[in-house]
Amino acid sequence: MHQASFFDSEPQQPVLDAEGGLRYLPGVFDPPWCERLFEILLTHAAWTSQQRMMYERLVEVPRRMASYRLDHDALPPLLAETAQRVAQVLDAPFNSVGLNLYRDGHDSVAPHNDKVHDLAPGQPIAVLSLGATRRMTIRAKREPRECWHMPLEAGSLVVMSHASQYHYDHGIPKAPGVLDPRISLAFRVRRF
Ligand SMILES: O=C(O)CCC(=O)C(=O)O
Ligand SMILES: [Fe+2]
Repeated sequence: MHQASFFDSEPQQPVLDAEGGLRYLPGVFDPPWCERLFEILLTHAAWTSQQRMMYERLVEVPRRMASYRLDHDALPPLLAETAQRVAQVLDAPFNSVGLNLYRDGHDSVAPHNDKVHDLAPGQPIAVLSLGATRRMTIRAKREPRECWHMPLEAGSLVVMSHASQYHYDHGIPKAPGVLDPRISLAFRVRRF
């Protein structure tokens, strides 16, 4: 299995395809912006805990989640501004944001691809990171299952093409040494 790690904060593009593949763009938002947005979301987002069936048992999903349409009236102004900037940087008509709160290194998201059926074909998914740096693991679905581990710094964007969701899984594995929370914001173009 091929492995690659990115320890520096240079832009990276581990996956190439006709729609931009998979890119890591560090430093899109500066630390004060990230800290303000983190505090606002931590305090004011409508965090929910969800449950999933696993091996015939109902288990709690190990993170908190919230989601908003970007035309929602009561969107915190800084979140609306952030969404506009992400849309500008990537030239994509994002209309929804999914928030994830990883309270510490025990929280995670299992390897998955984003559900493509309600997303607009050809439009990217952009994940903004705030708070603690966590590693994203990206793995090809097909043998030899090439794999990348990318530390996602606060203020960075991971941009995944729609097409990449058919061929690669992504996840945030548990990181027991991480004591601080992280919030990610996944901007998407949903076809309603
Ligand atoms: O938190 C992350 O960086 C990834 C989140 C994610 O994969 C999702 O919300 O679908
Ligand atoms: Fe995802």
